[in-house]
Amino acid sequence: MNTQPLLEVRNLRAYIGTPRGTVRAVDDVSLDLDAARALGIVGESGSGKSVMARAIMGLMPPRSGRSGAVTFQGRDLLALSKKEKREVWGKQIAVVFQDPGRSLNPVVRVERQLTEGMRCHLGVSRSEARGRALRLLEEVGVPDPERRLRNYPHEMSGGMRQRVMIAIALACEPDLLIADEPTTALDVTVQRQILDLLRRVQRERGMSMMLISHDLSVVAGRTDRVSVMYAGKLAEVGSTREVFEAPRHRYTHALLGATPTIDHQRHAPLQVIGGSLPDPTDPQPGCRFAPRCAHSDDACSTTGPSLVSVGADHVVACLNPVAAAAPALSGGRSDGR
Ligand SMILES: Nc1ncnc2c1ncn2[C@@H]1O[C@H](COP(=O)(O)OP(=O)(O)OP(=O)(O)O)[C@@H](O)[C@H]1O
Repeated sequence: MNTQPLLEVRNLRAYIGTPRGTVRAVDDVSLDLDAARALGIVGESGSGKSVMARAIMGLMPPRSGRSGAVTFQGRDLLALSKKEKREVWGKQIAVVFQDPGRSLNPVVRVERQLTEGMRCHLGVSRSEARGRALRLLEEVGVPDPERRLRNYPHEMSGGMRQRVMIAIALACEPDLLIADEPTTALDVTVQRQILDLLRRVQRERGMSMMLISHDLSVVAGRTDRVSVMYAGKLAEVGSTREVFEAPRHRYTHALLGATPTIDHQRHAPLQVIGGSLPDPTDPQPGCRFAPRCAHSDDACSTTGPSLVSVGADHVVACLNPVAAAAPALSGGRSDGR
């Protein structure tokens, strides 16, 4: 049996040059994503989730640098030729971004946007591509797909446009879908529908998915594993159920306490995580969460914690972790500091 993960990220660093200094957006991150599994990436805004996804994709901003290894199905993604990139991206790996308004071409009808990739990557005829497009729109819950194929993006609601984006992403039957805040621009009910749709399709197709969100409730119940990022580093990684039910990192604990819609704590008072992310151009030694952590001690300010195993599929980078069975109700500072 092949036990190699579908996607392997090793010691990924992504630094961006700015007038203020070098932003260490991603600082030595390693993670695995297995075939047919969904991995959530969570963390506050600015913790490095999007830059990490973009570094994996090779989409780095100007004046930036990247190091480490990213392997997909055994191939080094960071060393692909232009031709290989075209084969991998869009076909084997597809991406859904936050804003379908910007990702869709406003002057091209849905039919062409949906069939172009299939014709190019799968080599199917125009009529075969059209038939597939209709089935895809049905699969993602777009009513009256015949009519939708003739639409321009502005003729559809935001939710419909995002469904079309997902259909486009799925068109070439990718092995991996990367969804970066795929529903942030949508209202809450539509958000839930689209997220549930992504999880359903991921399972039905046996596809892998990386679901990125600042909102823990987005990945809860929709991913098998979760990686919690803080200030460019991984704080905690494990099975989603275990991390959410028994978080061990003080940051995860605090983040859960600050998240309103996780079922098991719906009635608990919300906790604010006081303070803000550290300056990404000037990381201090020690744990990057220490200045905001109510449980930090001198060692936390001097020693950068490594990820250590605390369960069968659960690692945590915290010198004073939450006790194994503590409920996830509070953590971090709530006094505004
Ligand atoms: N193009 C850029 N130029 C300079 N700095 C950037 C750029 N893109 C991101 N950064 C910085 O990199 C760090 C990580 O940003 P990133 O967008 O990855 O965070 P995030 O966790 O995805 O946040 P969000 O949830 O808001 O998307 C932040 O300090 C951000 O300001």
